Amino acid sequence: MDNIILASASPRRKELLQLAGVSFTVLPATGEEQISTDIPWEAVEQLSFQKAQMVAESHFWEEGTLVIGADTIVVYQEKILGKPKDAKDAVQTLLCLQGNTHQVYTGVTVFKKQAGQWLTNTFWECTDVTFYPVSLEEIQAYVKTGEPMDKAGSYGIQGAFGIYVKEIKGDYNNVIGLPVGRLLYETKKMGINLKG
Ligand SMILES: Cc1cn([C@H]2C[C@H](O)[C@@H](COP(=O)(O)OP(=O)(O)OP(=O)(O)O)O2)c(=O)[nH]c1=O
Repeated sequence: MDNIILASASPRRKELLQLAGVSFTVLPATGEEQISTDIPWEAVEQLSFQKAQMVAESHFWEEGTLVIGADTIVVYQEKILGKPKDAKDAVQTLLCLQGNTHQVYTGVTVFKKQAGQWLTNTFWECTDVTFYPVSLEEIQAYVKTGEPMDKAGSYGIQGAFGIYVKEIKGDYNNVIGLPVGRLLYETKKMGINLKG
């Protein structure tokens, strides 16, 4: 594949795709996405679809072009948690998540230009993450670093909050924002070799 576009501003998604040995260009979606559901897997599918669609349809791409969009949310007791509004919100969120198990959903959509049309494939992955109990002081100190502010659920498992993880069930890369293994598998099924 010679024209792969990652429709994301997330440095983590870029790193994960690079690690997988894929050559691509980054072109983040700029518009606002909207969801019409509170079912987590449907929400991330819709959001990832809209991100990929915005980039795919804003250009007249050549045949064979592939656009990848993704979206990550955290779900605790069936409530969808996105990025925190402010530091206070981040502290509140982490107080809920500590000592408990929550789900991280990432939806991914692939758009491929083929025979003049856009073919699409959307899928999602869910990972269960359990934290040890974490004190208010530890949470406040973490939030002060600023790390939670651009992350769903107000933490980065790959960052300083990772030390509180007791158990993880599912794909770790899915928590960071891109289930690369699943992406390679799904594109293979579409007859595409992302690394080729
Ligand atoms: C739970 C968790 C989320 N995150 C990140 C992944 C995503 O970047 C972010 C969720 O926000 P998203 O809206 O999914 O993505 P984004 O705004 O960063 O980038 P774009 O929309 O342009 O693709 O939270 C981590 O990095 N580590 C974690 O442990």
